[in-house]
Amino acid sequence: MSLSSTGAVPSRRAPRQRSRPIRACWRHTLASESPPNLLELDRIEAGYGHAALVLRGLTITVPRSTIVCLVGPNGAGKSTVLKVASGMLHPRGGTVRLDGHDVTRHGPQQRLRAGLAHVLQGHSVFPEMTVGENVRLGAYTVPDRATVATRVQFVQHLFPVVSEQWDVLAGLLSGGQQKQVEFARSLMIDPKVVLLDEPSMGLDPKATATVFEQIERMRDTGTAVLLVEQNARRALQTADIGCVLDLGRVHMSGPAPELLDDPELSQLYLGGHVAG
Ligand SMILES: Nc1ncnc2c1ncn2[C@@H]1O[C@H](COP(=O)(O)OP(=O)(O)OP(=O)(O)O)[C@@H](O)[C@H]1O
Repeated sequence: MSLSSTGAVPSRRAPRQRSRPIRACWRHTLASESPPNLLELDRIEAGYGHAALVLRGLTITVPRSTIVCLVGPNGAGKSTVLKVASGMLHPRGGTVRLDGHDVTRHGPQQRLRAGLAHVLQGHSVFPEMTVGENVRLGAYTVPDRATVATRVQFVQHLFPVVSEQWDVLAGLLSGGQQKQVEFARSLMIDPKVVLLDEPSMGLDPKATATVFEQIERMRDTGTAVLLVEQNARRALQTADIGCVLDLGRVHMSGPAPELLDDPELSQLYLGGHVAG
């Protein structure tokens, strides 16, 4: 598949080596009934207050079981895309669709209930609460105790550190471990889409590697992941599809391995070293 400069993400991704699929029983209906693109941002125009537009007709789609990574220079609008997707910032034009439904005018709470989780930049665990209490907080909108118990088992299986440290105060965990607690908490609503804003920020290389492995595991459960990451080269090594943003538009998109191998893109956006 070749790179696209149209702004639309190609619907199929290049084959990638994946870990063994991890499926939870409640996800079977999701996989069979949902449209292929779980998140669609269609010709989005957005900005802050009365200032000039930051996003200028941006189109991005995130299929099921796919990691889409946004890269680009500082100020290109990457975090703004996540804010529009999560409902924190309402666009001035364009449409946001979640699992085929128009949610453009819905706020963050409505989108959360509809299956969109947003893991924010930095650390958002409650340090004085245990890992288990933090994770269970993610299910506060889920009334059925049996469902919560099933999801707890699922995230404990997916993130071993969460299981091992269940009764430990979250504030005592390392940065990388806390990030995995945040991932586990986000999965407690059984999201269709997870937005990840700079998940490796402040982590050492080993913790970063673990966090990216866990993002792949989330993807392998069927979740659509939209990722913003400063560490563009590392993120593209994990992602299925890359989108290069510049001046509020998708400058180029395509299978992440092809973006990594493109000498011009590498020079402009990835620090000049072509992956070898
Ligand atoms: N809350 C805000 N109020 C006003 N302007 C903002 C706000 N947040 C971001 N901007 C502006 O929007 C533009 C895009 O910012 P954004 O944070 O989306 O870019 P980015 O690509 O994520 O950048 P970086 O890689 O530096 O995080 C910038 O010009 C920024 O100054």
